[in-house]
Amino acid sequence: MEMPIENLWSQVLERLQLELSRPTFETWIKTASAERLENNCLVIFTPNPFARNWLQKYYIKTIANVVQDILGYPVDIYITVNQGDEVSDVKEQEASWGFQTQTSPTDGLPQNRLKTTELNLKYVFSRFVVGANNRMAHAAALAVAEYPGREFNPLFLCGGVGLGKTHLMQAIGHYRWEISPDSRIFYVSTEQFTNDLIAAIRKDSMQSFREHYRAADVLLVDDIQFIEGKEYTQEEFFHTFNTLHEAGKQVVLASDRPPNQIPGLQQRLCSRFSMGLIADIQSPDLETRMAILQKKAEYENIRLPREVVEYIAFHYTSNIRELEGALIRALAYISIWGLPMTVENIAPVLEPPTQKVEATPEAILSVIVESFDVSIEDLKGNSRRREISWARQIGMYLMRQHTDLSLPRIGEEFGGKDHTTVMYSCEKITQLRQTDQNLVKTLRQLSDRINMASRPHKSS
Ligand SMILES: Nc1ncnc2c1ncn2[C@@H]1O[C@H](COP(=O)(O)OP(=O)(O)OP(=O)(O)O)[C@@H](O)[C@H]1O
Repeated sequence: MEMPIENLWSQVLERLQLELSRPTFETWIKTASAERLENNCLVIFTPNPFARNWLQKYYIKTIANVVQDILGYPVDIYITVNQGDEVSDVKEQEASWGFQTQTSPTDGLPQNRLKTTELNLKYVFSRFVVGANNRMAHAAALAVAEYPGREFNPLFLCGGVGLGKTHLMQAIGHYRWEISPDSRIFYVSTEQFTNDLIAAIRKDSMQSFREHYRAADVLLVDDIQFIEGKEYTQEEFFHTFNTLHEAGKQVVLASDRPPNQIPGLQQRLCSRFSMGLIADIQSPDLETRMAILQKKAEYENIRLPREVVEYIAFHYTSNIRELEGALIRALAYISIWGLPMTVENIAPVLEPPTQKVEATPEAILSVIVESFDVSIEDLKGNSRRREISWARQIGMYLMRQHTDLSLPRIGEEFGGKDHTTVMYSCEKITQLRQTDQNLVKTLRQLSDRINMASRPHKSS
């Protein structure tokens, strides 16, 4: 006989109360209710769309596991908003959950800015891997999330592209929301702030603009370096900043460089941006990159062999967005072709992100000569000795990669070879590099050397 739904749900609540933190349980689970269990599907009602999204993103698996434990068989979980509620109630709730809806003054501000604070649900602390490169920024972000408006105000996160500034910044927002669901967390790019300002000026609604931004409990502003040279935005941001700071509200800023290196930043803003804590994020080391890949894979429920993790982490060094992109490309490739996850199988789609530097034929030839223990005469001559023709083929391939020379012109550089010979060489190396990991490494090293050899040449 089927267990009554009330019994089932109260057992689920009992179990989840033990498993989850109190704020999580109180905020997301206790407010939900089980509606019915039919055809092996448990329907759960939430009071508003945001609670539904949140449960779906973060807790559906946990709920499913607990229900399976209790019932002894797996069930699907279907989470939906309680339609019995009046629409206006939902809207009120949305507003009270920190989502800025129709209740704020909207004149002159683009509507979508006020609908939600648009935090990415993946950018939470639990998904952030801490390494030597970001330890301080992470600790500061956590401190700010726990005690906003206290010590580190503003928190200024800076670091190169794709190193986790936005992730940490938004993690602060999520954390605050979980602890205090009615906080007003505003996440905005500097560009959006400027656009809102321009719209407000155009519609003569500066008052609404100011009230909106100055009502934040936590203001998260991304890419603040783009404020450079925008005098009016700087002026307005200065007053927003002061109002929030004086009221003990937290401001977090992210930038690709520290305040004193943002050209055209007013001195008074520069000193305010520096008066809290400037925490920088460096490029991650190999271990951290591997840990990031492993964590991503765990979330996707994928087992990655260690060699694969090492291989990707070794080749993608300075930008975590690119590292993640490489993993996604590899996963897509092996799943499309139904291949096992091995280094050989993913190598073809993981062309390392080399910055192409236009190189001269001479630079390429001299790198080949140094690296393969052959002479320039060997490369230009007709010897068919294996080592020489191998060096020649690699040289032709690299010349095709690093220059815009046509096939016949490359042939000329190699002592007047026919263009079909060049074409054959390029195709052969392209084929081989799809399965030969050592060759991929060798080509990368040679490319690096060619780049190095070409840079001084270019600037002279
Ligand atoms: N330490 C980390 N652990 C896990 N994921 C990370 C980490 N650092 C960055 N990422 C991931 O890398 C990607 C890029 O991060 P993010 O967008 O935060 O970078 P950013 O520094 O803001 O870049 P940009 O300068 O381009 O704005 C995101 O998907 C993020 O989740």
